[in-house]
Amino acid sequence: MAQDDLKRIAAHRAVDLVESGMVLGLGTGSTAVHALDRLGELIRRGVLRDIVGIPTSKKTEAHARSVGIPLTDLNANPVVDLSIDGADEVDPHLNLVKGRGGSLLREKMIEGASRRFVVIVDETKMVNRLGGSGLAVPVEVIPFGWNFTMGKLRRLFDHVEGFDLKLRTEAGDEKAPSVTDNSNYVVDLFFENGIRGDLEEISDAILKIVGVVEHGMFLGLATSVIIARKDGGVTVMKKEADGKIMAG
Ligand SMILES: O=C(CO)[C@H](O)[C@H](O)COP(=O)(O)O
Repeated sequence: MAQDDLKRIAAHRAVDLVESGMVLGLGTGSTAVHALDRLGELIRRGVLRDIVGIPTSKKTEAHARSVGIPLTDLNANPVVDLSIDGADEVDPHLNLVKGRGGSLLREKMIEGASRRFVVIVDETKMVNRLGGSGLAVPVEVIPFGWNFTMGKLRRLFDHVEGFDLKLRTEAGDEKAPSVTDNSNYVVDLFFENGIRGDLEEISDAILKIVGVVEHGMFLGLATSVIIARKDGGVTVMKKEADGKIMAG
């Protein structure tokens, strides 16, 4: 099965959890788009009523509008019933790396404000250790003194074998920094051997650097992960009330 079909399967399964009257966090990326399309379809058919969505990016805002999802924001709705979003990596504890699309800050605000945060992925996103797939762990930084901030990040991980970092630039233009919806830059961190050590401590250390706005490690935020497998089946990993992870 093609990867995009798997993304659609996971997304549709997540939308099955949506009920009329809910405030939804609307994710960003190629998997989340399938959820937006499905939501729009169910709203148009009258199956779902009184839904409002909070988009995690300008791209998602535009797409949600185009498929007819009514929108609101976190100021009007500080508690979100359910967020649905993709991820770049998911570890066995349901910790995530997100932000390949550069929307990590709004995603973390909205998904962190959610009673339930359902992650939708195909099985290629599952890793034993965050950072382990070779993809970047993004860090959003303010443009002022970005190279200074990047130097601080470099020093923080200097001792880590196989570590590297790079300012994210626009595709096809190495000189143009990629700019987020919040007018910030992104520094991509690469951990050849995955991130080793206490993730909460590493998260705190990154966030302590002045100039850093947020990073793409989403620790303890996901309440379930819907994984579409290559064989066409679906595995759901859920965090129980006691914090244990169950798969089924
Ligand atoms: O975090 C994200 C955007 O900031 C995306 O959810 C993540 O990059 C996954 O994207 P895709 O579904 O296209 O693989």
